[in-house]
Amino acid sequence: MIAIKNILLLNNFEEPQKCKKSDILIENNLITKICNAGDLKIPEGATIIDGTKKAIMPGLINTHTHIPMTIFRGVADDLPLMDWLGNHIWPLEAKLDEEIIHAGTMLGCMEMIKTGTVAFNDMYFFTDSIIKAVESVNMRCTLSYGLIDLCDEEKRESEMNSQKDVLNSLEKAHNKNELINAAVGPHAPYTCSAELLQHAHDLAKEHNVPMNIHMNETEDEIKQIKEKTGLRPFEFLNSLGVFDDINVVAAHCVHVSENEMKILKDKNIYVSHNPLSNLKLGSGIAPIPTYLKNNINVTLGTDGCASNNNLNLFESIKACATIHKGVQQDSTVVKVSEVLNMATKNASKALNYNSGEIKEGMWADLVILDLKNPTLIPNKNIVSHLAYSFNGVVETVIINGKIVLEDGKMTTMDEDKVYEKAEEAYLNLVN
Ligand SMILES: C[C@H]1O[C@@H](n2cnc3c(N)ncnc32)[C@H](O)[C@@H]1O
Ligand SMILES: [Zn+2]
Repeated sequence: MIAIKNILLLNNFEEPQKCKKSDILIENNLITKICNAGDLKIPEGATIIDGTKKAIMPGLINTHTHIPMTIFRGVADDLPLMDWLGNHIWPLEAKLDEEIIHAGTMLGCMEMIKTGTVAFNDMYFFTDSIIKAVESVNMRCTLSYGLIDLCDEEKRESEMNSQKDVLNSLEKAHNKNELINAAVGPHAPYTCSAELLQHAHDLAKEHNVPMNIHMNETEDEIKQIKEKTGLRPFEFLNSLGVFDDINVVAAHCVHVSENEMKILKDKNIYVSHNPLSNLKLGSGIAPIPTYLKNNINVTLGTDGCASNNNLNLFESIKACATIHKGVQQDSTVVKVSEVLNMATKNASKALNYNSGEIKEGMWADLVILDLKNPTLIPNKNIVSHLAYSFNGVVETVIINGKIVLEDGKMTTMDEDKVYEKAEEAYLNLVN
């Protein structure tokens, strides 16, 4: 049990003036009581957190990551997507092993938690090793294995087998630990055959899990699909039934035609907007204001650390809240509340979570900020600061009712050991 006393509750991004000092009770993994500051009867045995000069917000949810890629930080800068992937990232990924993956995941989880992220939606390889790390950290995640067959029949067969094993592992892990969730992750239309895409869809439907896929990141890949199929990527996948009756989280969606926009809307597809990765790889800028106007669900992601190069979602929040104003030459588009909802409430919906807001009955996935932080002063318009000024350094993080970061220190890992293992993993990767 955790009782948080006298804390500024940031639970209303639309009407920040209504955010007020409150007491909160957490029992097991849930928020069970929220009341006016001073009104909570503290149960015996509760851990008490004094919230004076502090604020509490829903933990952020990062909807597009390749978490073990923290080890790739800085290895291949300033290249376009296809060159970056084909000539730099994939050759290095051929050298991955369980230890590198574990080390990268631990470092990634630490970075996310220290910058206010409580959950992430990932696509990568060596899923068992990721599960092991995430379980030890006590972080929430949705994990998918990145399916790639490059239209090779033999490879397809082996990918389908791997996928079966990974889903089994994930379902076993979920039964043991509810923080671990499964998804299927066909990498992209340009790396997967139609058969593999359909197979992934059928599995997602059968197992009732989301699909995680890269869509329309660059003009190049769209041209490639158009030449091959006569259709644009969303049109092609829609014709295969890939979006039917499942939750799809489509990363990037930078270049989308009007007809594709209609598919996004009709199929209720969740966009994971990764503004910093799209800028760094020179891919372009997604038409977020148009998505919002069309009531398309937008969420936020960082992408992996080889294309961002960090996992601080507050940076993506600021990028999202500013870039589109510049592009449109209209400072009224993408409002503070809209961008904060992308990183919390919308993401929770995309991943079928019970979080993203601070309400009784919801998961206790919460972040506490020390208001004595230069980027949060004056302490008046904190909700605005979350979008525009906060440096992302948070004080305390609670995930599923458990304190994982306390006064800036991880409670579930030895930080120095994580740094050491990450350095070792880097050397093993590049040498
Ligand atoms: C799961 C697979 O996705 C790759 N990957 C990482 N970042 C991107 C991106 N922006 N676009 C496409 N693929 C990416 C990883 O390097 C891995 O090969
Ligand atoms: Zn990606």
